[in-house]
Amino acid sequence: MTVIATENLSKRFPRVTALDRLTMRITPGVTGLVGANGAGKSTLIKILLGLSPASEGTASVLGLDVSDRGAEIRESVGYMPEHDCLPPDVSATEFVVHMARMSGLPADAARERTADTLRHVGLYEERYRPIGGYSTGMKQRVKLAQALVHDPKLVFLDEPTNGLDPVGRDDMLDLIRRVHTDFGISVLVTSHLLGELERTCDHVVVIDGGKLLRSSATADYTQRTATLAVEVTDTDTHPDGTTALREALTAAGLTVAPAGAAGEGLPGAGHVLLVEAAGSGEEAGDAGNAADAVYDTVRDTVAGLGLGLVRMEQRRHRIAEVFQNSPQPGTPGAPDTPAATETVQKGGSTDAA
Ligand SMILES: Nc1ncnc2c1ncn2[C@@H]1O[C@H](COP(=O)(O)OP(=O)(O)OP(=O)(O)O)[C@@H](O)[C@H]1O
Repeated sequence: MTVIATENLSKRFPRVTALDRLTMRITPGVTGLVGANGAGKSTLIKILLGLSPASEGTASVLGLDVSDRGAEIRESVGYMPEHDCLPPDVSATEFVVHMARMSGLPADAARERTADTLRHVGLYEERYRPIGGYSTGMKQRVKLAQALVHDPKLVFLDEPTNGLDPVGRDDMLDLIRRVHTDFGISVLVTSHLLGELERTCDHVVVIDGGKLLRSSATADYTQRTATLAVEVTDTDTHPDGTTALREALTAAGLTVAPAGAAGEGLPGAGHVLLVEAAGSGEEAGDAGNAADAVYDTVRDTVAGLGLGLVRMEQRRHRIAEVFQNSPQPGTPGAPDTPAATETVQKGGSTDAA
């Protein structure tokens, strides 16, 4: 089943081409739309809502053509805009009830759905306070609640983590995941940070300068690598267990490197060694077989040194690495230009910071 489909979709403004022959297909679930500022994400959402006409090409949302079924699309789709657009003098309850009524819900149902939705986004206690006094995180939740209140089949969330601190961002990403798991609502969420979509989305679409760089399942970006991440404890005999293991594994003929920058995202990366499995293969299966002998050597070496083994696991790629290390040949608009590569790296490095 297709939720969103575009075919050669372009949007040209007098001075800039915001979308350039974008062809993609999105299925139910949580989909991330990632690109640097100005990549064309908000423009795409406005076209998909039927609010802005495309210059050429076609698009459909829930099987409805955006060029002439905009009103029907907006009945079934919720939209959380990027920019702050909330009236400061009314409470979350008043505002969300109003939006529910605008979507056609009768008064009683609007009040009931508002209470449920505000509870779901974690704003129940503060629901009668004026929005003007809310924190950024609370305002983002009000925007999310108004997008959900009419029980849509699909929601477009434009940069919902903007302006949030790391904890607020994690909370928002969890909430977004639950919009799909708890209510079965499909989600299209935009971000300029590649990394944050990795654990939230089933599928990630990357655009740059209005062009499609790649559209794949998250699992395809984060395939297992032919590298084992190994972490050990220190002991009285070996106060620096990591160094002792590194020397012993190197002596045993294995290629070992400290995790360093490549270990970003691994808890305790400073103590993690990356051990290459011989005969690396791109396929997870090949890499798995090749790793078996290395697993045995690592296990025996750790046991021989008397160290405790904290972790031994096959590393997975992070989405940002896919773009930094290996342009996808044959991918439409593959990042073979410096500008394209830089844009996606920018997303990755911002996230790492
Ligand atoms: N109404 C408009 N008139 C002229 N140019 C526009 C208009 N709307 C968007 N653009 C341009 O189109 C390009 C894509 O903008 P868009 O807002 O879609 O990007 P984005 O990926 O959503 O970035 P951001 O997160 O910064 O909003 C930008 O160069 C922008 O300046």
